[in-house]
Amino acid sequence: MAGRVDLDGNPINPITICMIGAGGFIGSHLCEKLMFETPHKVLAVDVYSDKIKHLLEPATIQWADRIQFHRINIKNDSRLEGLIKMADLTINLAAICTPADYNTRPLDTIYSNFIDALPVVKYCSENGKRLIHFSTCEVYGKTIGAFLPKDSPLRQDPAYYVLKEDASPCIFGPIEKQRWSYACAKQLIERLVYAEGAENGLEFTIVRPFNWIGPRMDFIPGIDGPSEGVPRVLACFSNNLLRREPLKLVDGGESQRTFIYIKDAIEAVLLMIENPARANSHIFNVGNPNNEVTVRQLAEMMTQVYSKVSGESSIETPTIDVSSKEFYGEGYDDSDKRIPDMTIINKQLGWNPKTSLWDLLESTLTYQHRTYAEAVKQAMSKTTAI
Ligand SMILES: NC(=O)c1ccc[n+]([C@@H]2O[C@H](COP(=O)([O-])OP(=O)(O)OC[C@H]3O[C@@H](n4cnc5c(N)ncnc54)[C@H](O)[C@@H]3O)[C@@H](O)[C@H]2O)c1
Ligand SMILES: O=c1ccn([C@@H]2O[C@H](COP(=O)(O)OP(=O)(O)O[C@H]3OC[C@](O)(CO)[C@H]3O)[C@@H](O)[C@H]2O)c(=O)[nH]1
Repeated sequence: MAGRVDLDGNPINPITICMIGAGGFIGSHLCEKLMFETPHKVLAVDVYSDKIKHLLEPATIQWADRIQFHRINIKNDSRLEGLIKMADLTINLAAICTPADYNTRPLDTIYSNFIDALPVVKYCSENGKRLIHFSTCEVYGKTIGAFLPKDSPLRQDPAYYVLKEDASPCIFGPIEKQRWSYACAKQLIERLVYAEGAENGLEFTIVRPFNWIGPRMDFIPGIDGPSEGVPRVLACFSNNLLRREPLKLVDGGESQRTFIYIKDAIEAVLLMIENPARANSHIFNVGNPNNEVTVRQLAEMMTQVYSKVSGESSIETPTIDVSSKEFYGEGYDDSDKRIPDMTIINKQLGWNPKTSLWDLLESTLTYQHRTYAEAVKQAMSKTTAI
């Protein structure tokens, strides 16, 4: 850790970070990175701590003085401003960010992603503190290409689908498609953060993650989350594989995504933390444009990889089709394709993702199998016995 320097060769001084949403998927990996590889301190704020308990237990005394957990719901807790004042930098990760909630709990989604983030922006701005705010690739919504005829040659032209922070429009569906409640709330909070920067000098960075995946993402229904809960696709498909049931392809599994390994993405966030002069006032896409698949291809690859890491053969019918109405309910809609343009993050931070989709699925599904296979078997045998 000694002698660490930033991208311009200047020494990196230890700082205190107020991390809101530190107990979630991304927060847990960021806390690990900061504890294992840097001298920085973390004030970890969340309502849950299960995913970072290995960093908080007395056995990990090595960094006991560098991480403190504060069980706080930022909706209604006056301690928040004090923590932001104590820190040099605030990172806000807190949000409802599972698509199954966007159309079924649109009010909670809008409050969580816009209203609850307002005081965080305000306290940072008023107290002259730097803010890294987590937005989403969903602010781009649908691509321009999605509105072209299916056989239009323009659909092959990157100008119609590659998503650029400073050029691409944000294209959402109609209001009755409540799926877009999340994207719209995230877009408005981005605009507010940007305006605080422009009018009041807030030092900010906005991160737009493109489908970061890896261990500890969401939950396995009925094991460490509600039986009827619908997590994001990695956990949905992991759950199906663990239970030896077909993977459900929503509306034919035709939508396309680029997936990035959480550990690659966290490298990018650490560069932002430690290079404020290069990261401030920027919006960054963080994704892996080389890892594009349709959801159907993702299902096929996960089936193959899971078979390899578990030693179990795959089932006879590995996938089934399901309509979005059946799976998510009324008001669901989808982003067709998400390829991040990497020009800005490359220029400012020299960062590039490294891990292929196959490799990241291999390490992630090894983790899923080791963590959940036995618990799923037991839960299933109990259900059959009843
Ligand atoms: N994982 C991705 O690929 C991805 C993609 C796009 C955007 N994002 C954004 O990144 C951020 C983190 O995502 P994640 O995948 O880690 O999600 P996550 O759900 O695992 O983590 C969010 C954390 O915030 C906490 N939280 C929510 N509301 C809170 C409140 N009122 N008070 C205190 N804590 C609260 C939750 O308990 C949870 O631990 C979110 O803002 C999300 O919109 C993530
Ligand atoms: O069992 C399933 C679950 C999902 N799908 C389809 O997979 C696509 C991806 O779904 P998911 O990862 O759940 O979410 P999205 O990519 O649509 O949205 C996320 O992107 C970033 C973020 O902001 C935070 O993570 C969030 O909004 C999708 O097409 C589903 O329909 C499936 O076929 N089967």
